[in-house]
Amino acid sequence: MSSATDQRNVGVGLNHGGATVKGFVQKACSPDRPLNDSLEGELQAFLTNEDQLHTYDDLTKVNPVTPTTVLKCLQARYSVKVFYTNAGCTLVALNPFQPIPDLYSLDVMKEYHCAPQPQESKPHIFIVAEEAYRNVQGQVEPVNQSLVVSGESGAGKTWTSRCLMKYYATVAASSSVVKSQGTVERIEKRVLDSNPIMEAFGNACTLRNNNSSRFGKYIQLQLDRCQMLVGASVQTYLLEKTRVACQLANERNFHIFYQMMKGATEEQKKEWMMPQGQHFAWLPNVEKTIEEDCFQETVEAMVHLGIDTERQRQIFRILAGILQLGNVNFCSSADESHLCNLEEQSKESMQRAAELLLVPAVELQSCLTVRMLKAGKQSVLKPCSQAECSVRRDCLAKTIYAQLFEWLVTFINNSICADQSTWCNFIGVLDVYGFECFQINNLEQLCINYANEKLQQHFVAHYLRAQQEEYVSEGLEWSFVKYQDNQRCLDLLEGSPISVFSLLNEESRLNRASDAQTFRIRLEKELCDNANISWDKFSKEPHFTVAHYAGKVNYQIQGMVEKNKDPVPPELIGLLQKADNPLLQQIFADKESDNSPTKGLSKVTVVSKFKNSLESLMKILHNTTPHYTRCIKPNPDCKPLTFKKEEVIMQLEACGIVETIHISAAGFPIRIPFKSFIQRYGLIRPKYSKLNSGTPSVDAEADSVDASQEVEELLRMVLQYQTFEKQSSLVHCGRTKVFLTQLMLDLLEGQRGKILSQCAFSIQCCWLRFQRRRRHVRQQSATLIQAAVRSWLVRKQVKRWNRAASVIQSTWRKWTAALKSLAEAELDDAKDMVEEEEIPPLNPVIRERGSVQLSSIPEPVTVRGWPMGLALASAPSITVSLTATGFQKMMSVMASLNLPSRKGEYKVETNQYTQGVASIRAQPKGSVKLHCQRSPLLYADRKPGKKTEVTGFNEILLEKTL
Ligand SMILES: Nc1ncnc2c1ncn2[C@@H]1O[C@H](COP(=O)(O)OP(=O)(O)OP(=O)(O)O)[C@@H](O)[C@H]1O
Repeated sequence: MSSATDQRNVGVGLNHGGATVKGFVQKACSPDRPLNDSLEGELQAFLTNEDQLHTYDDLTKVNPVTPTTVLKCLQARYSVKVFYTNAGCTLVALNPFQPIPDLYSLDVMKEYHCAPQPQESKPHIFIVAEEAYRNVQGQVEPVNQSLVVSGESGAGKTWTSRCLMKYYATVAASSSVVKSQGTVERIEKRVLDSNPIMEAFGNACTLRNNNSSRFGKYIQLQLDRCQMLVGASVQTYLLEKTRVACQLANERNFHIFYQMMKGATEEQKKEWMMPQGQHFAWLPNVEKTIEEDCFQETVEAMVHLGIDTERQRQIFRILAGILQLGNVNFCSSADESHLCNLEEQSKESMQRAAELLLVPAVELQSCLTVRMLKAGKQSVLKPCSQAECSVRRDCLAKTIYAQLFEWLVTFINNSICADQSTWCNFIGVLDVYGFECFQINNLEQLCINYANEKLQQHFVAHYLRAQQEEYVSEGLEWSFVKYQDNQRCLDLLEGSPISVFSLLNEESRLNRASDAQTFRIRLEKELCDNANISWDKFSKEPHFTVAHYAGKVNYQIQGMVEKNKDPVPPELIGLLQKADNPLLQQIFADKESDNSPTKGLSKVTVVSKFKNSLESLMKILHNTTPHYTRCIKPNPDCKPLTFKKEEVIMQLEACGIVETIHISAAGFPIRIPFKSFIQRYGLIRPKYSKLNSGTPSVDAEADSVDASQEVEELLRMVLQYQTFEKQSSLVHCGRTKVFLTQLMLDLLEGQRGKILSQCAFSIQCCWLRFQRRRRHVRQQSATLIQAAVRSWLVRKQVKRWNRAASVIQSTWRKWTAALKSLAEAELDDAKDMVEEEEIPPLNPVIRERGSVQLSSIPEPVTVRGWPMGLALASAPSITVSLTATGFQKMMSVMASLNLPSRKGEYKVETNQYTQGVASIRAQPKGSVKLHCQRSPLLYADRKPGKKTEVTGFNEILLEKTL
């Protein structure tokens, strides 16, 4: 490691544990110390037990903690195919460089998700994921979480980020669906589908990694109140756009170009003017096939995210246009006043590029070969030199690609981002490009390594420095552990007023031709005081060397200032704005050249833009609870299951893993102020929290003492079954805060959860009881109401019936009386008429089913004679041949009398065949008997009525036979 790296060593020494603060003993630690005899002995003793080395799940249990013991343990675990190891607050992930079956399966996810104490399971990236997820539920400030995945290029950061996203997409899967451009998808699927698109457009095959991310990303997974994934957003950092037009030997361009070449159909290739076997200058190593060359997967992901076929066509045409631009070369011009012509074989490529981008070919060529100079309000056109033409061509391609990438990221965000009101917490996953050190390094590597420095600083500041400083201020006995602070390196790069970046920006903003050698001299003069920068005096190439936390890197100065300016000629922007390709129009609609030479000192340089975006990232990280995962690349050749000690030890040292283990072994990563602690865990005690009573004491110190006593009491309750040593290794009370290990936090959360579920159970019981009672009361009331209504209805009905009955009775009585009197009157009249030889009026016969009582008939009626039927029916036996007999006779009697012929209800008797019907009896309730003495009944089918005239009826005798 660089000697220039600042070695913070505040009170180096050992704390062998005896410190007892408020009843809890701080765990003994064994930080770095000179390798004396006893340590050498310990080391030997530890290493002789080789068979056991792979069993160390947590490197804090290794004793002594030295780079060698840590390395040996990791190697032993790697050899038995165990790839994850805890190193205190960080997780070390070794890259197996081959898929391991069942290491990331659904069952494994569920196992970790459902584990009551995931920390007690075997180390895994899913434990980190689950811890963060539970922290969000725990609501201990800061609630939002960040998963920082770091490591060098090819160490497995992107893989790990993908695993984390898959984990959350599984365990936090919600039922929410999103719609866009006519497609409806589950949100988790969309979030996962953003990966293949971004990797296709932002990753490339490099010397160190076949799938190297050429941009940084911070993915924010948005969770709702129920901890369900409802959306996500992606923030990207500095795409390495120079790769579009310039690739190092044995490296490739972005994956998407190769995917198009290899995966498109013949028809598509025809449309994109990419005939089989055509050579593209910007597609080197096309013969190398890697698993990321999967066009179909990218297209499917595009469809799922809502990029329709037409949009895809526009995107691929633009990409094909860029490839054609790469084949455009210029001849040198005769002199400065002449335009550079195209090389003969480039003319077709220029034509094709123009066709694919849908811009006029003449204008495209003129934009690439003629520069517009502004002098005040006047503009002058000046032919470009051959080199300038090439730069402008590259610039056009880079600008288009970078803007297309930006558009894609915005599209993805629109497609997966949830409405602000629907989510309340988030878990962020940070995957930035790893530390890079090539033979030739330029501005891209400077930015990438600067980003890694910033992340390391965050780790140092958050974990190594702040944590130790806090132990001291909180009154814990603590001996500082040495750690490498990269602050001086950061001061060198970004400090104020003078730093590499400030000088670079100054040089870029001054509108003068940049000379690499002059700039090197400037750097040397201004920054010679900083031990992190050096120069090789004998090197011919102007350069500077920076001692990063991960190693020294030589940066070439040539071209750096120009790259920092990143000028885009306004003519190019104007041309793209006029393009007939709707996507190009949209992308460049409101763009103006940021870095036009006219902007002077206000110019936004690459470095200043990148610095600003990293600053905002750091702000997010500071406001979230970080979880670190250190990915380690076990060999430089990406060979499966090959462990190179030298390679690994360099990475372990670079990320300060040994110091981290020391501090973690002795420290308590979770710190919660007393008040928050009591607020959250006070319910564990039956009669809890004076602080919660809401009467703040005037004396803050007394308050703090009270709170600390209360906290201690509470902790004692939770830890009552633990040994004293165990207690002290789990928790510690400071002056204002409680210091906890993750295990203790889980214990507390477990207790809290238990009590909450008891409370929930009680509430549920009460609620159920209340509901039961309410239901019972309601039922009773309903019964009462029903009974009342029914009795009212019955009473009403009975009243109606009574009224009806009395009406019927009185009518009946009236009618029977009328009939009776009529009958009597008829009988009287008949007698009189017999005497006087006159035909009496006919009395109508009553047709009634029940028994009929004919009583007195008040008015006399006229009897006229017999109806024909009756006359025939009652004809003498001598006329039998002419009339009916037996049953027929009876039927005709009944028909004549209009009596219903119902079987069994009436009985008709003819007792005097010579005289006619003798009687008709209703059965069984009663019968009507009609007695005819001398003549058949005339008009016997008539109803009795006041106005009826009855004649011809000699004698009717009606009697009630009940
Ligand atoms: N856990 C794993 N299991 C199997 N293979 C893995 C694992 N992690 C990484 N790899 C392999 O290592 C390769 C490199 O990993 P990855 O792309 O994640 O590296 P990186 O750290 O993101 O690199 P860069 O910084 O260049 O983007 C992957 O393509 C994959 O083949």
